[in-house]
Amino acid sequence: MALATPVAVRPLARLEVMSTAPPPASVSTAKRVRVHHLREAKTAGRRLTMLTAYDAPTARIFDSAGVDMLLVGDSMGDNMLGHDTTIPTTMDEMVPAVRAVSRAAQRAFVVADLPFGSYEASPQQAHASAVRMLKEGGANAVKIEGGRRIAPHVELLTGAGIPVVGHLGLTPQAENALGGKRVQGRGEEAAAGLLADAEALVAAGAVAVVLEMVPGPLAHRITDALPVPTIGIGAGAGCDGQVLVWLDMAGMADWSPRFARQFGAVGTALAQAAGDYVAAVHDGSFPGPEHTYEA
Ligand SMILES: Nc1nc(=O)c2c([nH]1)NC[C@@H]1CN(c3ccc(C(=O)N[C@@H](CCC(=O)O)C(=O)O)cc3)CN21
Ligand SMILES: CC(C)C(=O)C(=O)O
Ligand SMILES: [Mg+2]
Repeated sequence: MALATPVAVRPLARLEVMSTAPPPASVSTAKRVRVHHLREAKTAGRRLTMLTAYDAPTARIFDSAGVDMLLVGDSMGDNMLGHDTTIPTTMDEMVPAVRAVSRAAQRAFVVADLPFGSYEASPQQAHASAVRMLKEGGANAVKIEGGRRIAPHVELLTGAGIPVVGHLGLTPQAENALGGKRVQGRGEEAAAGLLADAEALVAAGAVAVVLEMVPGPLAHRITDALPVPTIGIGAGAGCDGQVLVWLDMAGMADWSPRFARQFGAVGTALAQAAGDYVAAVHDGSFPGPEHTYEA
């Protein structure tokens, strides 16, 4: 019996790797924001918006609200799956979430994060993972963390027809190497390094670059230097767009970083609704006659 677990896990994992199910016919990408719209927005000075989404109902709401880009972030690991960080998030967890968001997105550009361990080893590994995100997940682009070191990966994906969004500054998958979740690019040497990273990503074909926890003036400087949009999170108002984890934006997270603003109190509203439901069942007021079928 002790052997049962590994034996049961292996065939399942193999099946999932081999699955190349196409997105269902109900996904229409005809009205979606496209890569050239991102560059046009920058040129026109129109600020871009991005929110994370990990499922169809939230993706539908954000899409209808006019959010330009939906990011199926590896932050699903710490925000939805109960982990402490993004590091445990797997491809097999990401792909169904990307499919769900993609089914719901009418207009928004869908970006799928490549999780830790799914791309770093080689451009070929990045390609295999990115293909799953587009082919099975229906994503429009993938996002990968890192600078000059992953420029060859970005170049291969771009050449294969896979738009890539870069991610610089605090790259949470590297928190063990960075020594924590802290501001990146302070000091002239670090700032020059980040700028060189951003330029290398763009030269390799990146269609946009996320800047996370970078000092405002540096994010502004990088934004001015790049022909493609920067999307800031904790990087100030000098970026071309902004991204937040939706639970932070909506007041649904149990903790949020300092750079986030709560635009709603969804957690409080949900707790209230659940409490009202429990009370109504206990006191017999739910279900009422209108919720009950006749004989
Ligand atoms: N809910 C949520 N929001 C996010 O913005 C987010 C995630 N999850 N998960 C993935 C990454 C991780 N991020 C994080 C996580 C922690 C800090 C943090 O500890 N910030 C502290 C200290 C900052 C400092 O050292 O200066 C803060 O108070 O903001 C910041 C960004 C950003 N991303
Ligand atoms: C915080 C954003 C940029 C992200 O990478 C994620 O949500 O995973
Ligand atoms: Mg991420």
